[in-house]
Amino acid sequence: MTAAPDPHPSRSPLPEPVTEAGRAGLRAVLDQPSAAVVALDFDGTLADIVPDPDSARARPGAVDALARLAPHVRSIAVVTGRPAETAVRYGGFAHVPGLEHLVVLGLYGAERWDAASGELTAPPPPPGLTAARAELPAVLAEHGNPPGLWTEDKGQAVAVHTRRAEDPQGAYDALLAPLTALAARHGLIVEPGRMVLELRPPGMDKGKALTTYLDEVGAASVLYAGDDLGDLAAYAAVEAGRPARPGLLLASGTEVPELTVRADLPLAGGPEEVVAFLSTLADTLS
Ligand SMILES: O=P(O)(O)OC[C@H]1O[C@H](O[C@H]2O[C@H](CO)[C@@H](O)[C@H](O)[C@H]2O)[C@H](O)[C@@H](O)[C@@H]1O
Repeated sequence: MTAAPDPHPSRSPLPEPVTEAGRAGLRAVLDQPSAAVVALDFDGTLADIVPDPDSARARPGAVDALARLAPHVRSIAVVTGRPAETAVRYGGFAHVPGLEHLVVLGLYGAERWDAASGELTAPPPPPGLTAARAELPAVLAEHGNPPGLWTEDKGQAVAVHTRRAEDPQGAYDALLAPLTALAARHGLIVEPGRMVLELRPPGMDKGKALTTYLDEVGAASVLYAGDDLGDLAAYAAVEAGRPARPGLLLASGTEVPELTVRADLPLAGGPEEVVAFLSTLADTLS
């Protein structure tokens, strides 16, 4: 891969985006970093995918790279399907020198945590969730209750994970329709992801959350990195904002082709490569 222009040629170069829009996005970030927002998904982007969702943690070096990057850019945001408080804890994002202004937009933007104040804002749980949660065991039982299923209760949403089932893709495929119907009966939607089907309230997505945040901070450019179907809404928001607000779309890993084909810069190495990219970007801007 050829290198993008680097004001410090002795340092390892940034990889060059494969699209013209992405090259324009990277140029805009490098030319005026103080007006750029760096926004990142958590699981699969800053944290490796692991079988047990409760064991996910930010990759070594991720927080350090973000903390070195933060003083040079307008702001850094983590945009995640996790509850914001969970992402803060698993990411180790609280009380980090350099990350005093970090923002975490949790539950696809329904929640927000600000490092500056330590405050969490969260809406009340959606009305249909209690009934959907109560019906869920019967729906799973009706469809064979595949051994190894794990239900993650996020308070405002419930996620059924199939990664640890004997046949993860088979279990996912078998449950997609019944869980979609269950969600619809209670005014919820199904958010599909990497071996996970999540019942959550409608009305918010990572695209709306990202656009609102970019407008709020007056971002002139944006870098967004994600790995999963839930990140497609953020991709669409960045694409819709171009060329007025140049943007660079990074894809972490290769498990979700819907995302990698739209990326300006596919990072097949997943979170390890994302962290290396962020670290090189921080070096380049220093
Ligand atoms: O928006 P994200 O930050 O990417 O969160 C999406 C979901 O991530 C988590 O599940 C995924 O990661 C797990 C840990 O690596 C993995 O076991 C699972 O298969 C993945 O789907 C999380 O548990 C979900 O709540 C998030 O919605």
